[in-house]
Amino acid sequence: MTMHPDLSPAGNALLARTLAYGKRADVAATFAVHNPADGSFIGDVADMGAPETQRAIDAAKAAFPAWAARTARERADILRAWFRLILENQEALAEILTLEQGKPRAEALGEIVFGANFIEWFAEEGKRLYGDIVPTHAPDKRCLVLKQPIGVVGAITPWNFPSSMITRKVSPALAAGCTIVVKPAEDTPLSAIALQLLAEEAGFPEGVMNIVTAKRAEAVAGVLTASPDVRKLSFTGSTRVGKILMRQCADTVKKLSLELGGNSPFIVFDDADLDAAVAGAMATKFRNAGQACVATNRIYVQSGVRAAFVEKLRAAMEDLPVGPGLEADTRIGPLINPAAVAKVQELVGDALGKGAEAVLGGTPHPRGGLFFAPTLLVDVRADMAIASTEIFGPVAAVYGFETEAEVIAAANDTPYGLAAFLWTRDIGRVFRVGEALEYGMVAVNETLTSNPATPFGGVKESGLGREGSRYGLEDFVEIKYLALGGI
Ligand SMILES: NC(=O)c1ccc[n+]([C@@H]2O[C@H](COP(=O)([O-])OP(=O)(O)OC[C@H]3O[C@@H](n4cnc5c(N)ncnc54)[C@H](O)[C@@H]3O)[C@@H](O)[C@H]2O)c1
Ligand SMILES: O=C[C@H](O)CS(=O)(=O)O
Repeated sequence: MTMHPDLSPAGNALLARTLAYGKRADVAATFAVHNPADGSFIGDVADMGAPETQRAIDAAKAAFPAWAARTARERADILRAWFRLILENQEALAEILTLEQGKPRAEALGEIVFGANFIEWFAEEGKRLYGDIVPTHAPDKRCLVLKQPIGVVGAITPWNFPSSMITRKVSPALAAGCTIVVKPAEDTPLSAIALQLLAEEAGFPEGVMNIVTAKRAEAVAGVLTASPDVRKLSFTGSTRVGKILMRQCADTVKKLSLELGGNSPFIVFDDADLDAAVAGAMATKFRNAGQACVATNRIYVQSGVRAAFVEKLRAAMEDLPVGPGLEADTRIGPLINPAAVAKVQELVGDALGKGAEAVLGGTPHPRGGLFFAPTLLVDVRADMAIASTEIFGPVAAVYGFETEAEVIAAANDTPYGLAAFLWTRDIGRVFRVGEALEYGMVAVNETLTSNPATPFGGVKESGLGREGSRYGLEDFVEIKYLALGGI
């Protein structure tokens, strides 16, 4: 394999191992992976379909009894070995992630470590998967509640966080005693393959974790959703696809975890710390070039501070370096594909056509390709498509408001309910607005630094269940009531 000029020796070494590992002697078909920064070819990976998916399910089913029978500590020891290997290879893993997904290398490194921390946390939490002894209702009876692993889990993950969205599912599943089959996104399979390679090195028994790479998702998903051996489906992706999978899982009544789309409001009141709010807007809007489920999508600024906020935000955005993620000073990488660029351009065009004003940007970046210029729109209104669509691009859209009641109604006027951001120093307002917002997560004067110990997830059409926290572990167990008589 030719050495990639932008990768370190360690990055090239791991990429070579990953590409070799990603080819399967028993799978002739392959599909190509490209670098979104310049469209260049990175390598080929196995293009699997229904037969390989069924083989993966069979392997997971065969491995389940022995894996579930291990003690939580034994499972934790293996998970911790995986955690250590990921950290030892974090720089190389980050380079591979940036190469296939495009985000700035520093963000990719942050994602690798963030994702690894779920493994460490759930390795420990698996030891605290307590059941209950219920006070008996009769002297000769005893009531026990057991928590048992669900069994074989199917997982389907997105391209925007191609490493951490896998570890955020795999680690609680395996800590609980489940086994898993993961289908990563076709744009970013290398991060998944690299994780599997390190899992094997860490001592994962055969069949405990199975990666199925495919150019077309439907064939793999069709087998995962139809199989009676797959007892749970954990999906992270768009609400559109989440609904498809929900329907497909109905025939086998699978447990579901759905981490879906968002339309995050970012609300700034007159009493907010404006500099902190602007820094928060920069962090939540431009991470991964805006390609995050919890990315700020609508910025509501109360009238008394709107002009000052817009000027501060414009100044902060003005010199955001746009370029390939492996270039040291890049802050905004490419979008994932041409369709993403077209969608962002269409949303901006619709807003401008209906009266919004572009204070900054508003067009694809002069670099061309998949780069879009950081854009600041003002005078945005609810009747514009950008208000009801997940932008997934580096576009900050600013709306005005006057009162609490008005902004709560506007913020909630969406089928989504993942994350919301609230900037105020009025403690009464924190509770009035925070409790009224219909979202799974509300960050107050904060940028929602998601972490393994807290529940991540949405309400309404942003999903079902939670990832991270003890709630995330409980999503991988079944409750069994053991009723003992004749005592
Ligand atoms: N809530 C969260 O935690 C979270 C995290 C990351 C991304 N997301 C959401 O994911 C979306 C972006 O990711 P994406 O573009 O990869 O989403 P997507 O729904 O297009 O794809 C997600 C995964 O589903 C697969 N897929 C696509 N069509 C399918 C089908 N018909 N049947 C089965 N599988 C199918 C894809 O191959 C991919 O692996 C955004 O909406 C974003 O908000 C949510
Ligand atoms: O895209 C959605 C991810 O879940 C973002 S985060 O890394 O969990 O904040």
